[in-house]
Amino acid sequence: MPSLTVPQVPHYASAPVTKENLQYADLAVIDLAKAHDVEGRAQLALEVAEASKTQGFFYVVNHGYTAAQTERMFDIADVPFSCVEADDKIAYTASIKETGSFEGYKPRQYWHVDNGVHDQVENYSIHRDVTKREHPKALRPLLPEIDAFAQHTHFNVLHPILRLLALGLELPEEEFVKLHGFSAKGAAYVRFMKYYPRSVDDELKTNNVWLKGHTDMGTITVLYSQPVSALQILGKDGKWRWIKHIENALVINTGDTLEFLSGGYYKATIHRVVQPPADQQNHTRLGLFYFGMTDDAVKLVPFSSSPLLQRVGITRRFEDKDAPTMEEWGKARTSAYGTTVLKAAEDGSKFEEEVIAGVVVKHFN
Ligand SMILES: O=C(O)CCC(=O)C(=O)O
Ligand SMILES: [Fe+2]
Repeated sequence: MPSLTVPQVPHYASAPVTKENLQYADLAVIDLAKAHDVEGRAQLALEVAEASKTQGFFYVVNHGYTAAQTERMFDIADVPFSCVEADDKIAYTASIKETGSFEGYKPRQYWHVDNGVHDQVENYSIHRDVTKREHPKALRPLLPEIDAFAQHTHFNVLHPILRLLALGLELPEEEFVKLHGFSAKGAAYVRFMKYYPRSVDDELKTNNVWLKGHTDMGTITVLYSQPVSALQILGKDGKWRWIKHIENALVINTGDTLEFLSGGYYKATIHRVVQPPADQQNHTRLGLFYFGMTDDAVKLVPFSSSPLLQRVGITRRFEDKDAPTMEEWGKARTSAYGTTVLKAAEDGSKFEEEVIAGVVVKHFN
C-alpha cells in the first residue's frame, strides 16, 4: 500500500515581502476558476489575448493548488540546493552546451552577465518525465510529488491557458493543446532556481543586474509567485517595472515560440532579474518554474488558418520553409544562452543580439 505520509524535507523560509514602494507593472489577473465553462472561457480568452498582445505577462489565480501545496513544492525546490553535497552536484551537472538541455544542475557562474561578472544562480532542472534521468539521492523519494507537480502544471495550468490563447486567435480550442503532449517527445520541464546574494563589486559592475534582459524561448513560462522582488519587465515606453508578489498566484509569460506560432500577435516580453530591494538583500531567492514548449517535431510557423490573423496580418521572423522546429530552436537557444559573445544591436538601440537558427535574438542590459 502506498504510504500516506510524505517524506520530511526542511522548510524553506523565504524573506518577508518588501516594504518598499516599488514601481510595479499593472498586470491582468486571470481567474482560472472561470475556465470551467464555455462562457467563462470566452471571457477569459479576451483577457488573456489582450494581456499576451500587450504586456506578455499576466497573473493566474485559482489554479487548483492550495497555498499549502505550493509551499510544500517550494520546500521540495530547495532540496537540490540545500540537501545535496557539492560532489553530487558535480555528478549531476547538466551538459548544457553539448546537449542544448538544462536537465540537471546549472552551477553558479555558468552564465556571463556583464563586464566579466558571472551569475550567482544555481538551477536544477527536471524533465516532466521525472524518470528520464537519474537524480541525486535526496530527490529520489520526492519524485512522485515532483511528477504530480509537473502534471498539475501541464494539465491544469499550461493546457487551460493554451486553450484561451487559441480562442484568442479564433482557432479551435484544442489547436495549441494538441502541440503540447505530456507524453510526446519534447522538452517542457520543471526548474528549481536559487539566487544567492552577490558581492558589492559584482553589483557595481553589472548595474545590479542578476539575469540579463531576455525573452523565454518556449510558448509560455509558468512562474510560481514568491516574495523576493527582483523580476522586472520592460515596457513599451522603455521603462523597467517590478513584478509584484501575489500569494499563491502564478506569473505567466509568453515566449518566442508563441510569438512565432501567432505570427507576432502575441509578444514575447523582455524581462530581467535585478538585485532585490534593501530589506530583502541578505536573503536567497528561490524560484519554481515550468517551462512550456511544444513537442519537439513542431515546426514553428504561424497559424495562418486563424481568421483573426488573416484579418490583422502575420509578421514573419523567417520564411515558413526556413522555420526551425521546437527542438532546433530550444536546443540552439539553450546551448547559446549566457555563453555566446553578444554584439551591439544593428539598430543602434541598447540591445545586444545574437543570431540563432537564422533568427535575431535580442538581449538587454
Ligand atoms: O527568477 C525569475 O523571476 C525569472 C527567471 C527567468 O526569467 C528565467 O529563468 O527565464
Ligand atoms: Fe525568463
